[in-house]
Amino acid sequence: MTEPLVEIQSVSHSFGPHRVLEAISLDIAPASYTVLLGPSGSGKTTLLNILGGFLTPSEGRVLIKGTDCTALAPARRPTTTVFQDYALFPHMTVGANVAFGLRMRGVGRGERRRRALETLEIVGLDHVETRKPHELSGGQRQRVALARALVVEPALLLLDEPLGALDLKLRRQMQDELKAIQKRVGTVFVHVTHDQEEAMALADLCVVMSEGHIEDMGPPERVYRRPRTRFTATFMGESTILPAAAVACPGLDPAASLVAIRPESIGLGDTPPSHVALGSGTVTDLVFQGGFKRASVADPAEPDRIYTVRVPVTQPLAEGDTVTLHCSPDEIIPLKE
Ligand SMILES: Nc1ncnc2c1ncn2[C@@H]1O[C@H](COP(=O)(O)OP(=O)(O)OP(=O)(O)O)[C@@H](O)[C@H]1O
Repeated sequence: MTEPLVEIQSVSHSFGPHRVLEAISLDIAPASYTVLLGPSGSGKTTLLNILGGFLTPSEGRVLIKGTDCTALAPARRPTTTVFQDYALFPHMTVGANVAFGLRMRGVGRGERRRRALETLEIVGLDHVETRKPHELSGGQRQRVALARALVVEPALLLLDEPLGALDLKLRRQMQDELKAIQKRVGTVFVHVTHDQEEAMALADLCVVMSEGHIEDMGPPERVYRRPRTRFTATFMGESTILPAAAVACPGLDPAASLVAIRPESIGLGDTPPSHVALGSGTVTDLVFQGGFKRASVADPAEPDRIYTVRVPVTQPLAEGDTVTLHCSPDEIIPLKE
């Protein structure tokens, strides 16, 4: 395996008596896009601040390119950060904002301008070099903030909810751009979000955090299709959670106490021979979601058991209908509690 660019070794952090990170260990490969995904308060920003040097962890070490950076100040480590509010200087032009970090590093005027323009070109904004931040749209400001962080050629670019201030459509568009820019420059990006769709769209490595620890990590497709814990199965997408004993699934890991089934894995109607029958129930809720409908099906024999099912819009179905449910055994995911 190639040497990791970043090694987070048993990092824990407390604010006073509150332990907010617990023994986080994580390797980040060169040229990769890592997303830290988790609900509010799970410790994502704290971990990002430790990577950026804004916080020194209570325990553990952070190595970047093999060098122990744990106690190094932000300006002394090969990292830059893009904050959610962009933190652009309002009185400076776009060009001056982008060149700022180079000026701080003593780079000469001509070289500064050349590199700032080159980086603005990467983010598609070389035509607004002379504008002030207030003359830009939200998406453009976000890209200027990105250019400002990239211009100093950091080994590691840290992004804290960088798309949080944008509307949904622009957010999705900027995700595509961020991914393309990261591929083009090859810098390691570490991006914090609580938006699971954003994580799936961007990440090479998706790190799911909960209450200060890593619940699960891996390529997003693996984490989505084979979540290891109940938390991940319900936080990253939706799942129906059932006791393992409730499904007669051949070959299921006997150590699993629970199973998860994704909404798109559940079929309605007669059980095909290769599938596992899941029982029957009443449609209690049906929500149109554009390309599909989302049905909730309650099992009258088990009042706590609600199946969430993704149904094609063309399938005739109404609230109050009784349906039988089935699933391929391959789509039944064994979970640790
Ligand atoms: N400076 C601080 N002093 C005390 N407690 C803090 C401080 N910063 C964060 N915390 C606490 O640490 C925990 C983790 O916070 P953190 O901001 O890392 O979570 P997060 O996952 O990034 O959440 P969000 O998505 O809301 O930003 C929370 O309980 C938070 O209240």
